[in-house]
Amino acid sequence: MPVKAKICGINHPEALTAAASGGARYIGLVFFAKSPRNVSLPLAAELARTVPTGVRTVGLFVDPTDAFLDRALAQVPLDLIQLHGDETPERVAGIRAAHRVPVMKALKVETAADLDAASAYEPVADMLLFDAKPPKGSALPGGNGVAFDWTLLTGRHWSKPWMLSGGLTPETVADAIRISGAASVDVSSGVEDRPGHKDPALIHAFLNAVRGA
Ligand SMILES: O=C(O)c1ccccc1NCC(=O)[C@H](O)[C@H](O)COP(=O)(O)O
Repeated sequence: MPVKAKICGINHPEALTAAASGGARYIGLVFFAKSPRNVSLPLAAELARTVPTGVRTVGLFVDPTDAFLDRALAQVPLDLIQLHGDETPERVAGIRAAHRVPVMKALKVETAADLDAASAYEPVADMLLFDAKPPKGSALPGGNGVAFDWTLLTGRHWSKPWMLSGGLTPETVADAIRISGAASVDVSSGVEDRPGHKDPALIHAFLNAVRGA
């Protein structure tokens, strides 16, 4: 089974074209004002309209209110809601029920105990995403280009599909897949030529590396 890839933080049409033509299965739109990858709802709607069939559009939110989710979903056709804040299992279940869109919960990993804690989300989320803990003082809960110890995932099983993310690059992704056993991977800063700006050539290099893994 080919490994699936998500390119997160798409904010211009050339990046979207590179992701889709290179074989990404998911593209991520970041709705978080402090992020250099943040997109307005009108820009997100414009980008989402051009996402080809077969590529799923993921909306990334950090502790969103229901009102903001309502506004986003009314304007942008999202296939998946990614929750990247401190949402509890109860809140994840509530969002999924209220908005009727599948939910992927991002979990911040540094130690095996963080993975143990992730099991509370298995019954309520449709997918899990394992990302590194942000460095102390970071303004961003994700997209920091930091990796965690992939061996923590070796041999672990989850009842829901999961993605590996955190500090992946075209150079490291094949090892990350081999060590962690990931069937899906997610990248943001590893395919950028400057903070918040995706480089089409790096997107292609990453997707080629995933395909070769
Ligand atoms: O990317 C952001 O700016 C961001 C902001 C706030 C919350 C999450 C964010 N990104 C989440 C992602 O899904 C990233 O792809 C993931 O953290 C990996 O990022 P990177 O280590 O830069 O590849």
